[in-house]
This record gives sequence, structure tokens and C-alpha cells, in this order.
Amino acid sequence: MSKIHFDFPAAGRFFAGSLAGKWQGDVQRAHDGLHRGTGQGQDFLGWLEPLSPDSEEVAQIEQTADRIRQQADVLLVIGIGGSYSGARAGIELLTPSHFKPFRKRKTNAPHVYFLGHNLSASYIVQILSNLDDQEVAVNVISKSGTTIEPALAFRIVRDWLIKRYGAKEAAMRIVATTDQFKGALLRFAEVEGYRTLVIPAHVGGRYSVLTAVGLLPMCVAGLDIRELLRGAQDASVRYATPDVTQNHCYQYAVWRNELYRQGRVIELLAAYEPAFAGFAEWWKQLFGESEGKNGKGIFPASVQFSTDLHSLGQYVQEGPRHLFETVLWVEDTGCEVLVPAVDGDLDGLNYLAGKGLTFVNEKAWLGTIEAHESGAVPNLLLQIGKLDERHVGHLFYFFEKACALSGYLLGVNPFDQPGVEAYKQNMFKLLGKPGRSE
Ligand SMILES: O=P(O)(O)OC[C@H]1O[C@](O)(CO)[C@@H](O)[C@@H]1O
Repeated sequence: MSKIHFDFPAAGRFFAGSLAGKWQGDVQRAHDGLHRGTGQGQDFLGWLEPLSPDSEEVAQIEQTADRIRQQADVLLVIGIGGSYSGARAGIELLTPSHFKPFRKRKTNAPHVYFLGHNLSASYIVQILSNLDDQEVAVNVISKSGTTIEPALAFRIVRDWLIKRYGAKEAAMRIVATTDQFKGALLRFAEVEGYRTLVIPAHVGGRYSVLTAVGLLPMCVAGLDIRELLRGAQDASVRYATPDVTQNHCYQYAVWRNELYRQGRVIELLAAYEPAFAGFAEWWKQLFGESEGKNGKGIFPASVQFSTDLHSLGQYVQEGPRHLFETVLWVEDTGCEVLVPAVDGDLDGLNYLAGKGLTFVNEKAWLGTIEAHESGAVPNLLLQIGKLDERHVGHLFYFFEKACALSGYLLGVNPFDQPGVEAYKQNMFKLLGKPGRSE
């Protein structure tokens, strides 16, 4: 069973009285909106019920991953936004190059590179030019099939793949993850005979990490996707109650809204493990796209501590008081390294000799919370039992549900993103797309 604990160590002093009492009515309405499907964006609630680990669909994803593993040393995942960031988050959190997991991983897992999330020529050229002696497979992911960044990257990669393997073999190395019934990518796949996996119509991009979108790349990278889904199931049961006093996920959503009403318009997600960098990017899209609309919304930002205590720490401690922090702390990292003694104590650190680095990290964490709180920056705290698939699945779900509820509390539709069209329209006009004149 996975264990995640939400707390607000001293943030309580930023609100006098019973927070639960004040918010319970709104929470109940938001909860009903989600669970009865009566809220805005009700067509996009498919993520609420996690995929069963024993479903046919999961078996199909695993088979596809096995095939890719046999074919390739490298998997190129092409996608942007929710169509790549969840997989990246999970892989960075749980694969050995970033973090030592609790069990031995499959050493033959292909390396996963992500493309199609920018328009940088040098980025693509550098990745492709490093693949000379590697066998390559591709997973192109786009729900709409029309997003220009992944669509262009796919054209370029497909061309490269055909030159390397020939059209027939290239087609056997491509898996398209897309809508079941419509879209340019589906058409492409049908014409060229690619294997396809489905992005459910009722799950939006930023809520799709626990569908084929995130599960296939994570499975290829050696993650146990059934455990990820079990973690999400743990969370879906644990956060099913509308009672704020019992529901940590809802407490987090309530605190965010309470602090926002007090002028805290920036949330800093602060992690003490660098492996959370990709996860923070996923989290930023989830909250930024869900809440930033109608002139409202908390700006989601992230920091890595203790690294950023030596850069942004000054701003957090003494800059404008318009932010709050949500701290991620992993209780058992499964790793330790001891501080060695030095003859003569040349750097004055022998008082730490024999202590673990985690012990020092922990004191940095506790000391920072205290310092920032005393600098009038409220800290919310999420303690994660350990870093394995079950906990990461739980964490994905925790934030998805908190975000949906928080959006309803804020009074916005957390499932649409009309604002992202503006740059696209201008870009298409400048690119001379047929039908878009100056
Ligand atoms: O999977 P698609 O349709 O390519 O969309 C990718 C991303 O682009 C957006 O639609 C924004 O343009 C995000 O909501 C989404 O995660």
C-alpha cells in the first residue's frame, strides 16, 4: 500500500478558525460536480476511475512495450504537453540514471528520448545524430493529431526512419497513440499500417499520464505499470470522501484556494530530490492549464532544494509576500551515503562525520520550512513514503484530483484550455497556413 501524507506544519497560522468548516460546503459541491458529472467539463472525467491493472488494455500496452524492447535500444517518444510530460516525470523519478530504485530494474530497457515538445532544430539534430549504432523505435503521441510541434517532429523522424530501415520496416517500428476514432495521426496510422494505442476521448491531455499515453513509454523504460495503476487505485479509494477533515487531497486543494484568496498568487513546488524536476514540469502544466483562465489562477512554479536555496532562496525569504510553497519530501529514498571524517577537520565538518547525507538533507528541509514560515511564506507539505511505482501512481492521482477540485473551488472549468489557441493562430498566420491570411 502506498503512503502519502499531506500536512500544513505552520501554515495554520495564516488562517484562524476551522478551514474545514469554512470550505466544506464548497468542497461538497465541487466533489458532487466531479463524482456526479455535473460540473463544467464533465466530458473529461475519464481519469477519475483509474484503469484496472488487470485489464486487457494494460496487457496490450505491456505486449507493445515488449515488442519495442525486442526491436530497439532507443525509443523516441514524440509528443508535447500532457502527451509527453507524465511519461518523462515517471521515468525520471524511477529509473536508475536519476534515482536508485528499491528493486533491480531490467538492464536491457531501451533509453527513452523525448522529442516534439519544442521547435528547436538543434535539439532534433543532436538526438538523431547520436543514434548511428542504435536500433530505434518510435512512439508518436497526439490526441488531436494536429499539434504542430509533434506533427513536424514526427515527419522528420519518420523520414529519417524510412531512410534507415525502408518504409515497410519503419512502419513496424512506429506506434501511434491517439484518438480512437478521429484525427490526422489516426489517419496516418491507418494508411501506413502503424500499431495504435488509444487515448480515451474522455481524458484530456494533462490528465492522461495513467493511460496508454504515459504507460507505454514508462513500461518500455522498465517501470511496473500495474503497480503505478495500483497506486492510483489506492489514491482513488483514499480520496473518495467529500469530508475535508478526512481527505488530504481535498485539504491541499482547499489550502491553495484559501491562500490564493489571501493574495498568494504563486505556488512553488519545492522538492528535495533532483529526480522530481520532470515531475514538476508535469505538475506545472496540470495546474497552469487547468486553472489559469477568466483572469484567475495560481501561477505554478517549481524549485529544487537545496540547489535553489542558493539562488531563489533569497527571493523566497525576503521578496514580495505573494507566494506559498508546497514541499515534496520523500521519507525513505532507499539510498544513503555517509559523510567521511577528515584528519585535522580541515573544513570544520567533522561534526557530521558518520552521519548520512539524507540526515543533512532532512535538516535542510526542516530548517528551510521554519525559515520561510518565519519570513511569512506559508508551507504546505506532502510526505511521500518512498519512491516506487505504487507511490508515484498515487502521487499522479493525488495531484490530478486535487487540481480538478481546486479548479471547481476557484470557479473555472479545469478541463479546457481555450487560451493556448492564441499563439497558434498567430503562428499559423505567419507561417502562411492556407486559409489564414495576414
Ligand atoms: O495530444 P495533443 O493533441 O497533441 O495535445 C498536446 C498538448 O497540447 C495542448 O492541447 C495545448 O495546445 C495540451 O492541452 C495538450 O496536452
